[in-house]
Formats: sequence, C-alpha cells, structure tokens
Amino acid sequence: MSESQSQSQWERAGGEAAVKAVLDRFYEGVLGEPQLAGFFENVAVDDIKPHLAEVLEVVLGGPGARTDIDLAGYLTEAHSGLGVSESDYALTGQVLMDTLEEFDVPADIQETIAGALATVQPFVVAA
Ligand code: HEM
Repeated sequence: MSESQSQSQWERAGGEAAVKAVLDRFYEGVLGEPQLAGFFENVAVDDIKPHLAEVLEVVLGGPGARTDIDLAGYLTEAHSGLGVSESDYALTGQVLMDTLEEFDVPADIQETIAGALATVQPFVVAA
C-alpha cells in the first residue's frame, strides 16, 4: 500500500498543526463576515477551535480521534439557542471550503468535509 493510502485523511491534511492553521484562518474569515460576526461577539473563538479540531479529527479519521463523542448531541447542545439560520450555515460552510481551497487541501479531503457539513447541518441550524 502506498503511503498516501495508508495514512488517514487527517494525517494527509498535515495533522494537528495544519488543522490549527486552517482553523485560525477560518475564524478570521467568519469574523470578517458581517452576517456571522455577531454570533461570536461574546465568545472566545480560541476556546472553540480545539473543540472543532476534535470534531474534524473524528471526521478525517485521525489517530487521536475520540470515540466517545456523540456528535449529534454535542453539536445540538453547543448551538441550541443561537438561532443559526440555513443562510448563516451555508455562508459558514462556504468560508470553510474557501479556506480549504486556500490551503490546497486535497480534493478528496475537501469532499469528506463537504459531506460532513451536510450531515451535521440539522444539529447546528435552529429548527
Ligand atoms: C459547520 C458546522 C459546525 C460545527 C462542526 C461547529 C462546531 C462547534 C463546536 C465544536 C463548538 C464548541 C462547543 C464547545 O465549546 O463545547 C461550537 C461552538 C459555537 N458555534 Fe459552532 N459549529 C458549526 C457551525 C456553526 C455556525 C454556522 C455558527 C453560527 C454562524 C456557529 C456558532 C457557534 C457559536 C457562537 C459557538 C459558541 C457557543 C457558546 O460558547 O456559547 N457554529 N461550534
């Protein structure tokens, strides 16, 4: 098996250091969007980043991926009461995908993340 096949998508994306850099850039993008910035006015985004990195490690099959997270319950709880609309969600997803493109993240990994964005949308968007 070639190295690229034996490594997880998490490792091929560059592992923790690369994900951290992507998330830094992603939150810069989010905070730069007037439609989104208000959600994070009273939130320390630096506290969210490690949690989002954990979620991404699960999605991308990293070696440290937690097996004890109930993603549906966790994400529903984290966003309950925020009133995130479909449009807010779509814009956030766009910022994330743009960031992945900016970092030249391989296409198959972008596809995995796009799929995860579609899967978790019901847990984040307000009913
Ligand atoms: C794309 C899918 C998303 C994922 C995977 C995600 C993931 C997370 C995670 C892991 C946390 C941290 C929870 C904790 O600290 O325990 C969080 C918090 C938060 N998220 Fe999201 N999120 C998503 C989309 C969004 C969107 C679209 C918005 C608003 C536009 C948003 C706004 C927030 C806010 C404001 C917090 C902080 C809540 C608080 O501390 O009171 N998230 N998110």
